[in-house]
Amino acid sequence: MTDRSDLIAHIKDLAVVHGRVTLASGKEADYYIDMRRVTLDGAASPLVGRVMNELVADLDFDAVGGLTLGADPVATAMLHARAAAGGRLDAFVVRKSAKEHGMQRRIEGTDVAGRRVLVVEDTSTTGGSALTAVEAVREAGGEVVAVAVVVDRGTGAAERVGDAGLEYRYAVDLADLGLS
Ligand SMILES: O=P(O)(O)OC[C@H]1O[C@H](OP(=O)(O)OP(=O)(O)O)[C@H](O)[C@@H]1O
Ligand SMILES: O=C(O)c1cc(=O)[nH]c(=O)[nH]1
Repeated sequence: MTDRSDLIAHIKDLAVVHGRVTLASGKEADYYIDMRRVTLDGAASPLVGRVMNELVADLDFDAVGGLTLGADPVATAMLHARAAAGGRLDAFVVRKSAKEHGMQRRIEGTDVAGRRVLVVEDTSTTGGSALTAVEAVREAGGEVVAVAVVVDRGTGAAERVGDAGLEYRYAVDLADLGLS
């Protein structure tokens, strides 16, 4: 079994929920992929880190993050996988709105200014959440090299991220999960 096939098995087992749901975009769907059940699972999280690092191994970046909450465990899994392989990757979290006390930051964690950054997501439907993170990173002076997601739902995220001039990659699609 490869890391990717093992990850797909975990997603099918833990995350795919059939039933009518309302998504972040307000759209309706017949299934939900509850990726937090995977990205916060002790066996699956290391797979997420390795599979996602492999997906973007040819890209040059040294910081990774995205819009909280779905992106957070993906970014930290990548950080830990890179460290386990003897490398270094810093992570950041884009808040949905700037914190109103303390340091009043929109982006927590490593400073992205002047750095090459990968924006990640656990799953993308419209790509709106990923693009919100892209905008926040750009406002903070970071250069986004690409958007990478664990599961792509095949519902326009690739096109929308592409229209924003960015490369879009995903590790797993609906066919992999038997949902297409
Ligand atoms: O591509 P999109 O149309 O933006 O949809 C995907 C987003 O929806 C989910 O998060 P959600 O908004 O439910 O919030 P959460 O991460 O805080 O749980 C998921 O983690 C993505 O961030
Ligand atoms: O579009 C979403 O909100 C969404 C879809 C999905 O399958 N999983 C998820 O966490 N969010």
